[in-house]
Amino acid sequence: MKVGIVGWRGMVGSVLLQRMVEEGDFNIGIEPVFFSTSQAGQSAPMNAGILKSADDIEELKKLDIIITCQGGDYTKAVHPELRKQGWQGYWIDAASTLRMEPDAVIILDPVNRNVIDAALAKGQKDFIGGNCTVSLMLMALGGLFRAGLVEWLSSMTYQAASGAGAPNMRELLSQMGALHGSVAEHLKNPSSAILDIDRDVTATLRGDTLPKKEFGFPLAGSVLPWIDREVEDGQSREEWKGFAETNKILGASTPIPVDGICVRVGAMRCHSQALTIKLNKDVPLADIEELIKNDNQWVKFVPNTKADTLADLTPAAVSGLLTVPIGRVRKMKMGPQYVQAFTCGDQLLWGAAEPLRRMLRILVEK
Ligand SMILES: NC(=O)C1=CN([C@@H]2O[C@H](COP(=O)(O)OP(=O)(O)OC[C@H]3O[C@@H](n4cnc5c(N)ncnc54)[C@H](OP(=O)(O)O)[C@@H]3O)[C@@H](O)[C@H]2O)C=CC1
Ligand SMILES: N[C@@H](CC(=O)OP(=O)(O)O)C(=O)O
Repeated sequence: MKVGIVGWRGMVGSVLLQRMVEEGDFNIGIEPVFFSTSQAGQSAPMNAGILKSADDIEELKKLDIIITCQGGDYTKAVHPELRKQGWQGYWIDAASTLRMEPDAVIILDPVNRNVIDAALAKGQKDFIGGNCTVSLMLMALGGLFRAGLVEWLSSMTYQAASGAGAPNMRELLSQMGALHGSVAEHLKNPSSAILDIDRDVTATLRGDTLPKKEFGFPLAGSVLPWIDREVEDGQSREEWKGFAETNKILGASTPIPVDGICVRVGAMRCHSQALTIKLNKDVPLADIEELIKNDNQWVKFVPNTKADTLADLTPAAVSGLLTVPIGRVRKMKMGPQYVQAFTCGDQLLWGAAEPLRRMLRILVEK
């Protein structure tokens, strides 16, 4: 099969390539063809010849599968044109553009392989990776959804800078450096007054010298409780995706309410979420834990102790790993049907690249 790879130079695309190499995805009988919007004619990676232009519809039409991490604008420009010209290949995409299209499937095969298989059987061709927060929540809580136990769910998120892009990750670090720099002299003196340090940090946060071109606001030393644009009902688009995408991924005939506030925090590439779950019946805590633990090979149940939580349930512990830990699981004071949990996962892996490479394998090996 000829597989076109677009967007491989970017942050998500680089993680995708790295994972494809690690898993031997280039050795399953595919012929990779690499594309770029800016570097056509230069050498392609993996000794795969010369980069082709990602805007060249004639070249793209020759492919059996296109896998793209190039972004939503690229999808908007190229996908309809290819389909208009009769291209019948499979389109695998990280961007959100096509997710809610009726003919598109949101892919997260450890959770919705049944939905993917049904779509393949019907001849559907567009397979789109889900929103990172939604995918990570479902990887962690798949067991409860699969058992049909979730009446509703509220997710309060702590989302990393990487979700906003590579320049934002750099800016977060620059902001951290600028804040440190603004009080470096004070910090050298162990007897300097903490309120003086705090005053100078606050002045830097509010002043003009802090780098904030990408985020527009300080993230280091602060949090940003709004991600993406405004939609209806006072929700952000990131929050809107929680309900829309969760239910589409699950193929739910009766939609499960999912709502909450999405917040950007100063983590690098791991999104965390505090979850409140209303079960539709009282289930013993031990059974809940078993359902969560046994759902898929990546979920890792973290016992609800301080030591286990702080060792295993943080961005620092999870960054770069496919494991999706979930912990802090306990019944809440609201009643026996209310369960709390906290989960954390690498948003560039299960949140972006991993579902795409696994979809490629499903298509090639089917
Ligand atoms: N960031 C995230 O967390 C997530 C992103 N996505 C989706 O993936 C898309 C891509 O995101 P992301 O990977 O963060 O985007 P990047 O900005 O890192 O990369 C996108 C493209 O920018 C071009 N580019 C220009 N200059 C450079 C450079 N110096 N280094 C690398 N690439 C460069 C490359 O295309 P070319 O070779 O054509 O010049 C590259 O493919 C997003 O738009 C979104 O739709 C989905 C889930 C999560
Ligand atoms: N919006 C996400 C990242 C992302 O790219 O999401 P989506 O794939 O739904 O556009 C974040 O900021 O963390």
